[in-house]
Amino acid sequence: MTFKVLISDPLSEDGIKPLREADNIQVDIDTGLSPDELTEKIGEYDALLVRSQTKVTRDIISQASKLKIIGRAGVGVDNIDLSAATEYGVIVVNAPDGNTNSAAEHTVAMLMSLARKIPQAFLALKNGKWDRKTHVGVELKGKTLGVVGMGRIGAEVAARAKGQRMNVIAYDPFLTKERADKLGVDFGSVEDVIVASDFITVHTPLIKETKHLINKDAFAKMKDGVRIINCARGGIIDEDALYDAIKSGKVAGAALDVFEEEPATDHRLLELPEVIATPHLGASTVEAQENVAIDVSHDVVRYLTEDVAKNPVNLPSVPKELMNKIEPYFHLSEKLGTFLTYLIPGVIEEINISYSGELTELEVAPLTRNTIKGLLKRHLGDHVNDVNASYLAEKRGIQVNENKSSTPRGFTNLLKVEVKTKEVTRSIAGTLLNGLGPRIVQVDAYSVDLVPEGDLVVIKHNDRPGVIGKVGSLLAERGINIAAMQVGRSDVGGEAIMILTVDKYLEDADVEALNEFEEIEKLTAMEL
Ligand SMILES: NC(=O)c1ccc[n+]([C@@H]2O[C@H](COP(=O)([O-])OP(=O)(O)OC[C@H]3O[C@@H](n4cnc5c(N)ncnc54)[C@H](O)[C@@H]3O)[C@@H](O)[C@H]2O)c1
Ligand SMILES: O=C(O)[C@H](O)COP(=O)(O)O
Repeated sequence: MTFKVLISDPLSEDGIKPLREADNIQVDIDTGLSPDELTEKIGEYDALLVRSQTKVTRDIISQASKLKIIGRAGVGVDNIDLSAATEYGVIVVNAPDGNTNSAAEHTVAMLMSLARKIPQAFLALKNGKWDRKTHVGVELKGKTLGVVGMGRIGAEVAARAKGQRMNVIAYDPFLTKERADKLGVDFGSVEDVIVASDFITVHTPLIKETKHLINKDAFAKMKDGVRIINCARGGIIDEDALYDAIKSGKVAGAALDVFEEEPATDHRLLELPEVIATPHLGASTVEAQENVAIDVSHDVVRYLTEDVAKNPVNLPSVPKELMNKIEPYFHLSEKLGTFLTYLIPGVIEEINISYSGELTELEVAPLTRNTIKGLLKRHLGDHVNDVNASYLAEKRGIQVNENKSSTPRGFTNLLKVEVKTKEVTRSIAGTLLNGLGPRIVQVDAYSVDLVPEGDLVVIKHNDRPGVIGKVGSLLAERGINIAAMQVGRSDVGGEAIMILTVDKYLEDADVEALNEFEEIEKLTAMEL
């Protein structure tokens, strides 16, 4: 099978080598597509690779019937509709580390250019003006830099600012005193930062909480003559409020690499002499572009061929060590879910998944997602996957509970799934037998030993002599071979269960014929 990958923004040719070198991947590069053109084209592709230009909207994702993965060669994913991607089962991966250094260096370049008015002086000189009066700057040494957002880039900028003998004060919801001490920075609230700083640089993602984080009220609290830098995302700073604050003289200057609307060629902020700007160049170095393209290309290859990704954005990442431990349970967890779908009539209201034995020592969320996938896929179709399984369950109002409990005797690990509808509660449990693989060991109250594979027939019947023989003979008459048989009963002459593994899926006519036997209470044919 060949996977088709579309690259719709300019990426480093060296960086996409992992895609070019993969045997089963065809790479198409088509940059500058309009939204309509991309919507029309996307249906052919298994993967889409973008930077920040391509807006991957819900409309586009909804037309992407084959799309499995969107790779963002960079950090910010605000150009991708993550909810839509999750809903449609499309994993989004980014390259969080590859451009940190370049973005931090660009921020420092902007900080120094802003302080010394280098772009303004250069422009004047280009226009033939030798003007040494207008372009008097300020020193950085001894000034305070406020860093809002001390993640990868914020922390790198802070370290470099200290090299310029600046004091640094930072705010980040995850910045602890210990980490601040280690980084050699002061820390406080956003307000503390904006009140204390001579220069303020923002390094948060653009999310609901950070939209217009630096607004009119914030500018009012700042020092007179403060200077602002935004090399993160347009929209973190309210551009109208910034314009007014510059016009009023509150803000002495601003250095902007990013804008609320890009491209921003015709922006009133660009008319102000106090504003210097670059066209979103923070990550535009040979090194960063190669790094991010390599990282994201590797993830696309990995996901398309092995179903694992290192940097997922809309799915928690599973460390390799954990993956190695839980991978053998994947087959079992999905099959337990699928098995149960055949047993339950009506609408699932609650799913209880309990893990025992060695499973209690592991992070089992990936197995829970996989079990839910097994429970939903038969009815909702193949688009159900690990990315959207939990979302789809939640959307249907299904309550999912995960718990860990002590192991029943005889099993080193046990995974039990119980499903409740308004009418019934059914359960099933399975284990991974050392060297023998997955086994179903319990169906409701009955102990069994069953390989969760192939065509099965589950028969609830009354425990009377001859039933097993009758079923066996009827199937033999119809040319259906029984490969394995499990029987269990509550008590002698009471309710009993028979599970057959057969070589051929039972047709409706076979089921009807078996149902003629009065001892049979319920018969379910299933395909695992
Ligand atoms: N200009 C460019 O070309 C360029 C290049 C790379 C990254 N970026 C942008 O830079 C930003 C930071 O990237 P990063 O790699 O450092 O990300 P990161 O995830 O490592 O850091 C972001 C930090 O922001 C913090 N944060 C979240 N909400 C906050 C809030 N309300 N107040 C303060 N801090 C908050 C987070 O806790 C996190 O520590 C992103 O917006 C990214 O898209 C821009
Ligand atoms: O979030 C990022 O990684 C940067 O904004 C880089 O964006 P770009 O890939 O469009 O340069």
